[in-house]
Amino acid sequence: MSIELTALFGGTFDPIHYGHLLPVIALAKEVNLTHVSLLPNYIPPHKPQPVATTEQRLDMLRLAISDYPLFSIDCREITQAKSERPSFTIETLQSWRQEHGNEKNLAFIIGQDSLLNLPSWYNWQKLLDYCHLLVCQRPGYSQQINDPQLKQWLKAHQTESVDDLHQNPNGFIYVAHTPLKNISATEIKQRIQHRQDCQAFLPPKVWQYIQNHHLYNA
Ligand SMILES: Nc1ncnc2c1ncn2[C@@H]1O[C@H](COP(=O)(O)OP(=O)(O)OP(=O)(O)O)[C@@H](O)[C@H]1O
Ligand SMILES: O=C(O)c1ccc[n+]([C@@H]2O[C@H](COP(=O)([O-])O)[C@@H](O)[C@H]2O)c1
Repeated sequence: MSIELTALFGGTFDPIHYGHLLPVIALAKEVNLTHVSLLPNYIPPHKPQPVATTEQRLDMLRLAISDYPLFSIDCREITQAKSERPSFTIETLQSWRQEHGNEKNLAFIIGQDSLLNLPSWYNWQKLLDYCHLLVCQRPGYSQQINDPQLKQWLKAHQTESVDDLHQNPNGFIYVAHTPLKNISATEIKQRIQHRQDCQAFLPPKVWQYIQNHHLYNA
């Protein structure tokens, strides 16, 4: 029996860009996702505080998805933020399971750079107790895994079967064949500071918002 697979795509989204949107749209086709919830964090666990305010990042998400019905926004990391504690994914997944139960199929989407960094995440080996992981390719990040623990973990849980994702609530890692988009939020911010055009990297409404609000010194 195949039941619906819910997907969360966590990020700092400072700002959201086509490197987030286009690979995930392709991923949705590849693994048959009807819906993806963007999950903006409040305090990124492994990054400096975002430059844009939480409200500005949310505004940009709303504008970005206005032309893409695949996406919605899940604000739980913002609304459930406990003072200055980072948004740890495992805690978010626990909160999602408390709300939706253990039977529903849940996937968490990450890029290849996040996969390579996973051993530094809080309680990372427990993530698959709550969700599947769907990994999008990202240029500049090796597909070869060198960390022995991560390598072993991948070997134990990786699947190439889309059915595994739809027939189980959690527990599998699927590395997708998504298109490579050489775009990062860091590069966009640097380009803006150097007064370089960024139109090709962002939805037009997001680019307009950045300019109207002089964000990132635009
Ligand atoms: N170009 C891209 N291709 C594939 N995945 C991406 C890409 N950009 C971001 N991601 C993934 O999206 C998620 C959220 O990324 P994030 O919001 O931190 O953007 P970023 O561009 O990576 O930011 P920064 O430049 O600050 O690292 C992460 O899992 C990341 O791996
Ligand atoms: O739980 C953790 O320890 C953890 C460490 C680093 C990143 N994350 C989450 O991974 C997602 C992508 O992170 P980032 O830093 O690339 O925006 C986002 O939802 C983060 O909250 C989570």
